[in-house]
Amino acid sequence: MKVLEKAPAKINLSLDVLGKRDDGYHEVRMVMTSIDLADRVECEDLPEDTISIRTSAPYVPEDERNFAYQAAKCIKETYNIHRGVAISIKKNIPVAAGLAGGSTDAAATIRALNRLWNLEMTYEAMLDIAVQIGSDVAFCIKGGTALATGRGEQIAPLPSLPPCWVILVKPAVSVSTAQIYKELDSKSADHPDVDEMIEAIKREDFLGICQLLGNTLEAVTMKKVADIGKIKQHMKTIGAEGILMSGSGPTVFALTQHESRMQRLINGMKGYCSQVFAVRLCKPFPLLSKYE
Ligand SMILES: C[C@](O)(CO)[C@H](O)COP(=O)(O)OP(=O)(O)OC[C@H]1O[C@@H](n2ccc(N)nc2=O)[C@H](O)[C@@H]1O
Ligand SMILES: Nc1ncnc2c1ncn2[C@@H]1O[C@H](COP(=O)(O)OP(=O)(O)OP(=O)(O)O)[C@@H](O)[C@H]1O
Repeated sequence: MKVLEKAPAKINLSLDVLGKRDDGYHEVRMVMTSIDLADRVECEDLPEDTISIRTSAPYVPEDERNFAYQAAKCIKETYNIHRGVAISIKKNIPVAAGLAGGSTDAAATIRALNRLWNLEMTYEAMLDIAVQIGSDVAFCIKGGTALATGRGEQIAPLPSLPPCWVILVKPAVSVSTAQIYKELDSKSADHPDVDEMIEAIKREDFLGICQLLGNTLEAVTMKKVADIGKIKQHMKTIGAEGILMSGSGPTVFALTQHESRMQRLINGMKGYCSQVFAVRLCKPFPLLSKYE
């Protein structure tokens, strides 16, 4: 048997870093939302008790370093499963881009194996696996719009954003999330108003959401990748209601509700960068109503 799961990317609308914790991670408060730029994860039964990984993109590991492999291994061990699986990942999300590409593949693998192996996992059981793989994996289990706290693994759902276009521009460099957190001095950094962002989302106030976009990590990555500042400036000149770097970067996104602006942004930015996308938002997965 074979099951297919869509694996959407995320953007961070508000990302505040409160400080460093004793376990080496940083305490965060962030509002995230899923976007319709997605990988496709296919899981198929194998006759022998092994995990195999194939991806469509170069430079993505096809062994135990792949987050989808780690999710499958963790499920096999937790549920004492002696079956094999072939995982095939069609990558559409740019790699090491601040869009949670690897994390969403791991989350999709958890949802897929739950179906393939009839595990009847609750949402909480999926989160227990997710937190062992990475901080962003928990959000990606359900997706939609949510507040993430702790190291990013504590998820509280929020209402969907008003409909809009998300235009993404990925500079031709990749950054290491660990390195960006390491270089951050959270005391002297800018801190966005996460609570006001939540209120704007609840009011369905699109322009308020755009004005409140903020990311504590942006200044750190911007110092290393000069293109980010140039892309932001160029997008501003073309015109968008809101512009921000996602996660640890270097992808920059713009939000607009006007189709004409979306078209102008795509055309203008394509002359500037090779990886440009315009996508809609993605609704949360309707998870597990059968078991909860
Ligand atoms: C930047 C974000 O993408 C925003 O959503 C996340 O905070 C990062 O989430 P992630 O990529 O899933 O991160 P993980 O794989 O858990 O951690 C990678 C590395 O980033 C650093 N890290 C990550 C999350 C966090 N709250 N504090 C950290 O300091 C740690 O050095 C960690 O070793
Ligand atoms: N399925 C996967 N897809 C992409 N990268 C993966 C995957 N599994 C492991 N990796 C590794 O993870 C690294 C980070 O890639 P990823 O695309 O997840 O970064 P990111 O979008 O910046 O993550 P985040 O936004 O969660 O910080 C890559 O360099 C790659 O070696």
